[in-house]
Amino acid sequence: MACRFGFSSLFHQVKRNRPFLAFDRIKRWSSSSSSSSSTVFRQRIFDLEKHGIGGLSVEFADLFRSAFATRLFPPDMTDKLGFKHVKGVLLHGPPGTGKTLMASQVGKILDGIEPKFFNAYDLLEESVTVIDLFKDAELKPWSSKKDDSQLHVIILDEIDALYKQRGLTEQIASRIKQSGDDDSKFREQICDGHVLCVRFKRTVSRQLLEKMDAVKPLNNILIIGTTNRKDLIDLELLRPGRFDVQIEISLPDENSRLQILRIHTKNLKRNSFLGRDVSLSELAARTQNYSGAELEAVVNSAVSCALNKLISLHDVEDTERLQENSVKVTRNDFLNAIRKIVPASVDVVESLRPNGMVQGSDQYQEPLHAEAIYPRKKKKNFTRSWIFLLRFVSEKVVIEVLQL
Ligand SMILES: Nc1ncnc2c1ncn2[C@@H]1O[C@H](COP(=O)(O)OP(=O)(O)OP(=O)(O)O)[C@@H](O)[C@H]1O
Repeated sequence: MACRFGFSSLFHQVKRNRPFLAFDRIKRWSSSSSSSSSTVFRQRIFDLEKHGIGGLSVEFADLFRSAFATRLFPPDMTDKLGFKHVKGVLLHGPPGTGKTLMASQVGKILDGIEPKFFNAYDLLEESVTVIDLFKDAELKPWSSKKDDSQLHVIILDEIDALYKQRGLTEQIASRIKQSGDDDSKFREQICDGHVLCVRFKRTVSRQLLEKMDAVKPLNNILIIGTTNRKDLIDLELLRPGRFDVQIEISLPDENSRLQILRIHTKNLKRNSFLGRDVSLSELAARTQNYSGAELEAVVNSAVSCALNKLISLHDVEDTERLQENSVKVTRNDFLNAIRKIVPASVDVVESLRPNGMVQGSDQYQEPLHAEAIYPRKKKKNFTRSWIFLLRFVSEKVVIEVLQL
């Protein structure tokens, strides 16, 4: 049955190395008339790299499998089954790994209405309201068409701004209030303002959850939230029926980095600005722990290096005489850029180091590395084997005695 809808082939074809998604049969299955049979995906083969997305084919496949596969089944069948489609997907992972990029490209894959894009701060700053988010999906004729209406995808970037765990901000406010007594009136005012903001935020986030719960009969809404702080998000948001599908977008592996570098050097290559000595595979190997955004920054920085060289060669006033074809971004420019741009993940580890959280100060390093861990483990095993041997021998002795 699954083959009929083409999703089994989607699961098998998607490998991290492949920069495309393939949908075998893209028509929504119809049990009655052909009129309700509509396509879900725009193309049979969707080339992610062509759309500027590197190394996220597995995550995309996950997203489509969990959020869209069930929408290929006829609505009356899902109705009979009492099946509820996924209403919320949370994309989470380190900053700059392409969560927003991925969410914004969903519309290009789907054959439907362009997704609406919002930032959670838009809601907090009151430039949009929760009602605005759902307005289109609730408008006729969609609401009257129920399951046959096209899917409305709402993207809510930085959703953690709305759903940070409740206690956190209030605890901070009360702690500020209690600390010290100078300027206490001013401090109190700040804290009260802060608490008011928190209350407003809670009202907005409640409204959104209520809307999500209320859209049940429409079944034509999917909210994609993105965050790089899933650890701070209130569990009520992740409850089943809300954002119950969570997809992690992690740092790219070597192959994904190669795809991302190819994407961001495409123009350089097309216009012959890329030096012959540049090997993207080598750069991909050298950029472990770099996010997609950081790889883009490396390319930018390499270009800026190449341009700076030209400016220093010519008179600054004489830039008009610069020939376009004299611009070459070389391997050295890329290596300089890699040296300059330190990946944030490494930066975080480095920032912890002086506080002793990673390596510890000198006096603790020695026992931690050499003595403390390994021999203790060894001793434990040694003791354990003695206990085991003694137990074995004593059991043998008891058996022998009993047999006597
Ligand atoms: N996988 C990728 N393929 C190609 N480009 C990427 C990729 N990931 C990131 N980039 C580049 O980095 C830019 C920033 O990425 P994006 O905003 O999607 O990251 P994010 O994960 O949403 O970050 P944050 O959590 O900080 O919002 C993108 O516009 C794109 O140019």
